[in-house]
Amino acid sequence: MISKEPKIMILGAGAVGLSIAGMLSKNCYVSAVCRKRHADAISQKGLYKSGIWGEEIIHDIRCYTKSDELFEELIPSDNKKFDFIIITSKSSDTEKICEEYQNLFKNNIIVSIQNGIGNEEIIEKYAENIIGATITTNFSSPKDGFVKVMSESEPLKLGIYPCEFRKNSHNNSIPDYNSELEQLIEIFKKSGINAKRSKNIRSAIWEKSLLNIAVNPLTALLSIPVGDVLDENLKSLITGLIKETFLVMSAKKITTKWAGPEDYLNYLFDILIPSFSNAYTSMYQDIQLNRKTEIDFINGAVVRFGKEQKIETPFNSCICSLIKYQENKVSLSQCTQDQ
Ligand SMILES: NC(=O)C1=CN([C@@H]2O[C@H](COP(=O)(O)OP(=O)(O)OC[C@H]3O[C@@H](n4cnc5c(N)ncnc54)[C@H](OP(=O)(O)O)[C@@H]3O)[C@@H](O)[C@H]2O)C=CC1
Ligand SMILES: CC(C)(CO)C(=O)C(=O)O
Repeated sequence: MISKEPKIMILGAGAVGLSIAGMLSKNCYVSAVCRKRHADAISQKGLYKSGIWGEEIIHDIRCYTKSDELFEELIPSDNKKFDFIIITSKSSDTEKICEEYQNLFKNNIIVSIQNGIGNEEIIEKYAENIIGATITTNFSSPKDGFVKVMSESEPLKLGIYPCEFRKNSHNNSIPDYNSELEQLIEIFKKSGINAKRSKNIRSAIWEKSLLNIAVNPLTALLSIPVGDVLDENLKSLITGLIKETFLVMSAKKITTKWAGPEDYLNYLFDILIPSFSNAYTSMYQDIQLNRKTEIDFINGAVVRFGKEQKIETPFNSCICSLIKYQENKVSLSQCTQDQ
């Protein structure tokens, strides 16, 4: 049973997590684990939010920066248990976040609002009840305690992971949390976030990843907005990336709503990319800010599964190597500066 004022914890709150925290704070008791730079700015001036989710300053988000602070506050009162714990860190931080906050996970529902393939499999090692999600909206955080929400082309999709008919490791059907999922969707909608249920969230996650596989590394490597990948040379590269991914998905029996790669590519080039023309992807932002990217969970996942299924993935392997080169170049120059 969800409390009257739902209690939501957001773990790894940056551009996406703080934007969601800001929206949910209208109807929920929201806490967020974020970096100190954001926590300090928010406690001093509030969270500044601009863009298509509205322009406002939000004062009622409780920010924490370390697990011990949080646990100290939670210890005496059982009634502070969260209704939902939402992870919005980069995929490369999911394991660390789970390790750090696993004491909160017992009997809780953990929601992953992240890009990439494999987050839910990591969370599964720490929690039983998982809601997967896809978000096709563009976010950035130009300053500490400041978020900007730009183009949005699809509703936030949420579903019981891996799908409605879950089984445990003994192949027994296990109880679902349908009503909690429905309530979470209502909470999002009431807070102004367009959300809907997905009956097969595992497939939906692959469907969303196709966009990230196609545009994230190219926009990051070439320092361009999403719309620029419609250049004919880049379109042929994207065609290679997507065709390989469909072969891998088909070997893994992941079905999508598209008949095949050509069908998806028409949608990508004619509808999806134009709807994000001026956006800068999360991987572009990572490379610009000298951060590690999520390549291992995006194109890297295609390469890994391709190896398992004995399917060649030269386009995805090449793009991974280029991103790794870029990441290493940055960390090498940081080491030289430190010396
Ligand atoms: N930005 C976008 O437009 C979109 C992003 N997504 C996906 O959503 C997810 C989040 O992306 P985004 O919000 O852009 O990423 P951000 O990097 O802006 O946010 C994640 C935040 O979590 C922080 N963090 C990581 N580990 C911890 C920890 N242990 N304790 C406290 N804070 C921590 C990071 O800090 P630090 O950087 O210092 O490690 C960072 O501030 C990703 O999977 C991304 O691909 C999906 C759709 C669109
Ligand atoms: C949808 C898109 C392209 C929005 O920015 C995204 O998922 C990302 O940047 O990682």
